[in-house]
Amino acid sequence: MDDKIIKVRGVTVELEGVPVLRDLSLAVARGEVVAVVGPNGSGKSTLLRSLAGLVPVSAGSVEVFGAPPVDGPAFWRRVAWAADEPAWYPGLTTREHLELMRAVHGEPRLEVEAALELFGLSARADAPPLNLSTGQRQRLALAAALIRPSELLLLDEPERGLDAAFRERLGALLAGYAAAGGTVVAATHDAALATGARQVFPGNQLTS
Ligand SMILES: Nc1ncnc2c1ncn2[C@@H]1O[C@H](COP(=O)(O)OP(=O)(O)OP(=O)(O)O)[C@@H](O)[C@H]1O
Repeated sequence: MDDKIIKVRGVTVELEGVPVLRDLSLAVARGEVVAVVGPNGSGKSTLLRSLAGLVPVSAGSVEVFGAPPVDGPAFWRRVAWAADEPAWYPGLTTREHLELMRAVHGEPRLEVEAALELFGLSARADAPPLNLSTGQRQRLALAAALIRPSELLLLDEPERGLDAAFRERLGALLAGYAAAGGTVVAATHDAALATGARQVFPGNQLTS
């Protein structure tokens, strides 16, 4: 059985006429944690966006779950995404944001109170997200991505704003997600997160 849920073959992506990814190939199996690494501007976010069907490829092909990714509800029901800070609902508390995710997605991976505890947000559960610290807001964004069911987690610099202790916990959370059959692709500058994962360098084509 072919267990590759991501297949990128000879992909070139041009932005404003400039090739950002060149002839990139990558295959990712179910249950893998892949760290997309490299310097600023090397195409990490662009690779993630191409996996989500958010940027067109000018050559080659991308398949996720056996078909080209399409930025639509069927795709996003299977894929959780955490990249730039999301827009928060000003009238809802931190807890209510997680309750919303739980209500709309069904079959949550975590109960809301357990997620608040796991992400270190219990003490601030009644505060609106805009009254949280930067790192607390990033924890909430990650909690929102991880509370809902998904098969693939696409993360762009999930370590952004997190303290050292929580970065370590994040590594364990992602490993747990993969051990339960999920697949993670995370662009990261965090050495520890990358060390625990299979590393892919979009700028150097050192992929498999
Ligand atoms: N919308 C855009 N239009 C044109 N060029 C872009 C656009 N977005 C990104 N780029 C350029 O594409 C290249 C790759 O950007 P990308 O964001 O993928 O890099 P990155 O590896 O994720 O960087 P960082 O580590 O800084 O997040 C950069 O040179 C960037 O300036």
